[in-house]
Amino acid sequence: MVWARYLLTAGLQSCRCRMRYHVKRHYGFIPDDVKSLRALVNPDISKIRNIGIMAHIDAGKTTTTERMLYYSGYTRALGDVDDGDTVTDFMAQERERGITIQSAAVTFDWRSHRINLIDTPGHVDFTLEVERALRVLDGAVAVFDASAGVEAQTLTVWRQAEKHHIPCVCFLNKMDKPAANLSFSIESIRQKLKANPVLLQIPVGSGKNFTGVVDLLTNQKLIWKIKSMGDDGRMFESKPLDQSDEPELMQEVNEARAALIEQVADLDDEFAELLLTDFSDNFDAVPPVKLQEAVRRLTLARKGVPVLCGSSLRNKGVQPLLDAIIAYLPAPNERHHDLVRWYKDDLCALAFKVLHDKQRGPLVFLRIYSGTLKPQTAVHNINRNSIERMSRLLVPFADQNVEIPSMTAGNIALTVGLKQTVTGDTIVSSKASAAAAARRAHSDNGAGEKRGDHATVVLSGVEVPDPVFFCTIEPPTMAKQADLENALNCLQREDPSLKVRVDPDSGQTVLCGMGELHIEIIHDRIRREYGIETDLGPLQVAYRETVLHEASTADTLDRTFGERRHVVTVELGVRPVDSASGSCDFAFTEEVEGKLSQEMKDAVENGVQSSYLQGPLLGYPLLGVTTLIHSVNIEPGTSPAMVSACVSRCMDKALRLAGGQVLEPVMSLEVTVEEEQLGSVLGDLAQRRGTVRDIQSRHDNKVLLATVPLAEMMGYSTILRTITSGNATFSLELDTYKAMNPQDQNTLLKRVAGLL
Ligand SMILES: Nc1nc2c(ncn2[C@@H]2O[C@H](COP(=O)(O)OP(=O)(O)OP(=O)(O)O)[C@@H](O)[C@H]2O)c(=O)[nH]1
Repeated sequence: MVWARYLLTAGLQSCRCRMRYHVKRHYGFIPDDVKSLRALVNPDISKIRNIGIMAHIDAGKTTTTERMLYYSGYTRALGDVDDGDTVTDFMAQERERGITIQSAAVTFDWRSHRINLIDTPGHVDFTLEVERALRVLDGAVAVFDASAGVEAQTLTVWRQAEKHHIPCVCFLNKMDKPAANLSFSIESIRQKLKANPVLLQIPVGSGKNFTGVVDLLTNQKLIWKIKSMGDDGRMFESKPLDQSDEPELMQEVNEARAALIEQVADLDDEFAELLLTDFSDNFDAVPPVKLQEAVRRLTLARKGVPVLCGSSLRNKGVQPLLDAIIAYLPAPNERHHDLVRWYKDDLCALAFKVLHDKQRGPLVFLRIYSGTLKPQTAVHNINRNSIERMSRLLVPFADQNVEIPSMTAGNIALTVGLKQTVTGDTIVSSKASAAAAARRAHSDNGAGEKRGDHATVVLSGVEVPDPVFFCTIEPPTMAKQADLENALNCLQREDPSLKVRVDPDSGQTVLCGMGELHIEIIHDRIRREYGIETDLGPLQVAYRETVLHEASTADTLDRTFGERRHVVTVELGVRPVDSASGSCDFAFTEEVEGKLSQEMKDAVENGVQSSYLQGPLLGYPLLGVTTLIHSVNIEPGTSPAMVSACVSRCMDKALRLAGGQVLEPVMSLEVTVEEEQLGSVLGDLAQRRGTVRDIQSRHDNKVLLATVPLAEMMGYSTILRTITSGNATFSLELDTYKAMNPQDQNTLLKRVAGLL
């Protein structure tokens, strides 16, 4: 239901959205609001926490972040997603739609620790944003709706966190909801995430009467006595559990504490030894600090995940969550970032996000792994092989930033002046320091291995998946074309999953994106941020093409331009290879390889690659084709451009002879639905050429795993909402490209030709 409502929200139709249009507050943030400028100077690395908050849509990430900022003293008023005035959701669409689109980095302090927090979006269209954020984090807080437990998107994000070995703390939010269920949520963490939940708190009261928690480490009862609607929860009572407390609660706490001690002893040998040697008479007497240290070790080793509970909206339980971030999640120097040791004290940083600011130009978020970053200095971008000058250095505070004189390893900084850097680039102090790091890497890896090269000293970038949807975009008048191009250039640097190309036949600009919502948001941003009203063509599926048979052919190009005659003859063959592997390749016969100069080999390759970009059937890029160049005869005076042109023409001929086949993107679909509605979901799927892979049970729900062609999935969220009364959630990701059957392919070809 949450999922469906979210997508509805994207269509600007929900009441939440409508409400947002009426909110007109000023969100200015002046440095005065910062608790203390002293807090901005570089903290000790052991006191830094680079943390992400991840969750399913609507679990309460943004509300929780706002509470954290408020309790840490960095904001003076509580932001509310339902009123559209949160600090982290600063982009206009986010305020109106109530969703988090871009990861905004926020820096604040809590109990003398620096927390750099990155709010990550939950929608599958923005997976790349999540991935980018995760790579620069040292720890994460997973927020759950305690009435829903683990939901579809949490699973995806959790898997991503696992991939990057990120220690996590779980926060069961929304404990004030009547349906909130602690044991169900814990069980779903165990079952669905295959994680080992370590329960650290017991809720006091339930539903509307949820008033606080008992901390199982200290046996302290933390109670928020909210007296009025406007009570901000800043003050809460903390006292030890005693005989005046309800016997049921006492018993529940005693049992849970004993279970916790047992669980931790099972997972941590050091703690088990301590218990058996010093506390064998009474395990319960173990000091809280020892228990806390053991839980920290478990968390860092990812043997267990601490679980806390609360209600961010009702201002309960957020301060203990902040304490847990400091207590259990790692400092940057407790994580192993492999490449960084080769840089020693030299600067090494990763650009993980680019934003465009009208006044200041590109703003680049950097995670500093080693060394110190200073403004007004030149830095070397290894990926672009360029020197760039950084003019200013800022601490990021959502859309407001505070200037600082330097920043050290472990921190997240925002820089002004890096004009060429794009997401995923590695920034170091100079070319010489990159070379020194390469030498260290080389000697570390032994002389036999050729490892001390460019690849070794570059922090690995974010993999950008292939866009699956595209549509044309047109400015209102030709006079606005240049403005549109500029807007699209800026947006592409910010968002590597957005691709823009020009259709060679129609000359139209084409947007390629990750999903319907992705393209809609881009469209909206062009209107709002760049003031250009554009028209989008219908959303289309990004097909691919391949060939059916082997075919060989030859071609000769003979042209005279001015005084110069260009003559070239090419003979080549194409054949299909396993298209599942995706890429297309090419090779020369040994004879041609030995005969051609490097310049002419490059020219031949250009010709082949340009043909791979446009298949003969519908002009989609090719997959699964290999080309062998049998012979190339070039007369003296012929230019490389003419060689490329001849190869390209010959390739087109060969590809046509080899017979074209359209490949369509097939998605893997996961739908979580109540058992009674499974039948209607299956029925609908059958009409969409879907193939069911498995149906699993998860508690009272059924989880349907299927593959389905993307072309059949347009507007699926609305249909699913209708047939399940909003009770289903789904996730969709690219599985593979599959050959269309002749009948479907014919229908597609006719439709494209305008015959249907
Ligand atoms: N009952 C209850 N509602 C909550 C609580 N926390 C958040 N909400 C509500 O849940 C909805 C979603 O909250 P958000 O904070 O926007 O959730 P999010 O996870 O940031 O959502 P996205 O940014 O869209 O991914 C809002 O209507 C909140 O008011 C809570 O503790 N209890």
